[in-house]
Amino acid sequence: MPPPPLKSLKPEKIKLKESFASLKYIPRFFHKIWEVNQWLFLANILGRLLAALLPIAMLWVGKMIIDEAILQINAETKDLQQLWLYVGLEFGMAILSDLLTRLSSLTDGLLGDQYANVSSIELIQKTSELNLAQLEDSEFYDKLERARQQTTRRVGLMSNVLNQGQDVIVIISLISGLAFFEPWLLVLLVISILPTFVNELKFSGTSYSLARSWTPERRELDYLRYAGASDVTAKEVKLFGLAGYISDRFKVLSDRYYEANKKLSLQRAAWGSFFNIIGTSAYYGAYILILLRTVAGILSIGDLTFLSGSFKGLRNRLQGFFVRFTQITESALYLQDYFEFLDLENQEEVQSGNAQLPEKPQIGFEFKNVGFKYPNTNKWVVRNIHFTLKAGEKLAFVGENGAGKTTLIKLLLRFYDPDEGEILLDGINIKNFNRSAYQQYFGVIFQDFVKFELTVKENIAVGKIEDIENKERLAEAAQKSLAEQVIAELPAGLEHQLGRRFKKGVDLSGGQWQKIALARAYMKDAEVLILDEPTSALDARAEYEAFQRFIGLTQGKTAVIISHRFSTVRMADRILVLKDGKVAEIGTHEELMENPQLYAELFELQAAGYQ
Ligand SMILES: Nc1ncnc2c1ncn2[C@@H]1O[C@H](COP(=O)(O)OP(=O)(O)OP(=O)(O)O)[C@@H](O)[C@H]1O
Repeated sequence: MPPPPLKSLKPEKIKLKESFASLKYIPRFFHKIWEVNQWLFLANILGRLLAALLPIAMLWVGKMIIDEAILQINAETKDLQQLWLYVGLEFGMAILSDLLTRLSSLTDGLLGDQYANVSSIELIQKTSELNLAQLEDSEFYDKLERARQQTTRRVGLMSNVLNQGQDVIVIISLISGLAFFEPWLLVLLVISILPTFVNELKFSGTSYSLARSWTPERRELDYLRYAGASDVTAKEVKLFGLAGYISDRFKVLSDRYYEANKKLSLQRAAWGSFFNIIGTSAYYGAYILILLRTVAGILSIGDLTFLSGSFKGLRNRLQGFFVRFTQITESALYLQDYFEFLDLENQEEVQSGNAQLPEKPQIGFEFKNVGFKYPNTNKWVVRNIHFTLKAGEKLAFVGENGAGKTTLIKLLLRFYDPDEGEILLDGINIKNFNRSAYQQYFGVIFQDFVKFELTVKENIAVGKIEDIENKERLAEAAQKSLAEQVIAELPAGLEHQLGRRFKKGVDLSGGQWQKIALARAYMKDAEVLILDEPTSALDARAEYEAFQRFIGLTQGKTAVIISHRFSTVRMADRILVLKDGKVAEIGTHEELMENPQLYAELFELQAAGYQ
């Protein structure tokens, strides 16, 4: 089957003004680098300052050597002392120049590494501050993607800006030399570098805009690479013979990106060559001028080498300056993505109140006429929801797939706020509490809990990471959740690495993983426990045992359990039946069985399956 058609991929053009505006982020960027390591940064700047003065000094000493050599050729009694002094000076400067170049690349590298680490940590922290609605938004996701992917580019930007600063000093010093000897050369210099400037200006921002408008597709390419070549997908890719389908889809997309990029690179190269010819002609014009002046005896041979060296050096550096300037504006656009990401409003804080959170629920939770649509969708996923979750009660949610069970949990946890109605805790709208303090109230195991490729210990401790070294607590949690037996079978016990990505890592079965995940809920002495299908992969005996324990161990605690197994559900105090986003029934198992509606029907259906 051919891959599905792709949407139009014409890049949105970034205006010149926009790319210059992004330069305003550079001071903030350097402020961060300064904070990362002030000594390294100072060493880098001082080294560069010194290095910037060397080119003109070396050209000058070179001129002195030639003039002195010519003087000595014509002298009757030779005195070479001055000559050797100049040669020694140049030798010293050559060594110093090399050392300084190494110093700046060393400090650039070290600073870059440190900055990359710090900015990755910033990214992780910022992501954790954002709310779920922001994280699930695809536009936001693209921003995050751009911010994440550009770490190395940001490091390159640092070197580029520093090199640029260094070159500005070199350029000023060389220009002063030219102006002193032959001001006309400056006019020729402008003619020789103007074409490069025009060329760079023309293409500035284009490759960024291409990359930017391609972010969703690059995300898809990454995903296809993952889907086609990963241990997680390998079983199904092989069995269903999907490799061809995935690689075809990858090829279509990547070829298009290649073509778009190629076109741009070709245009850039063609125009670049054309403008370069103009520039080179101006350079030779300048050379001829210097030669004519030398032949006429106005300039010495030493002046000739000094001026032609200065002119050539200036032209190269000015060209480099413009090319680098384009690169800097391009990278600064990525920097803008990064800082815009860091500056995203922290909705968690904005939407937090400061009402006093009760130590534990006294009355309980109440959903009052709650209605909710996921962001950027028009469908009411749940609506007109009324029910109470009494303090100390175990309430089970049942309902068919997609009925809205997990959504109610997300609303209860304040991952999202309802679009209609309100949720109260002891009579207070939960919006009035500090959101993160409120969320700390809960111990939750989601249906799609994360299987961290870390040690068993870490996988359990994530329930309360502060207690990671509290062996007793870990052991107790493992015992309560039945994970104890799983751990006993692993050679390194709690320290055993899980997942196959790392050395000696083992993968667990679905049920074994669930036992580990369940232990997370016991790590925390949470006031409210929420288990969203935490036992679906357990065998019947283990599930029964796990729930018996759960009910016994959480006496007096408030809990919500989602399960499709009615043998488990009936252990709850009350059962809430959801149908198409509405509460269809609520009551005890006995009450619901007496009233032959959806619950009784589903219960009988499942019971019949076991007969
Ligand atoms: N992040 C989301 N964005 C948009 N729609 C969503 C999102 N999450 C869930 N939905 C939709 O909301 C509806 C209810 O989903 P929910 O996960 O609450 O159902 P559920 O009752 O827990 O189902 P299941 O038993 O299959 O776990 C579904 O139609 C689903 O497609």
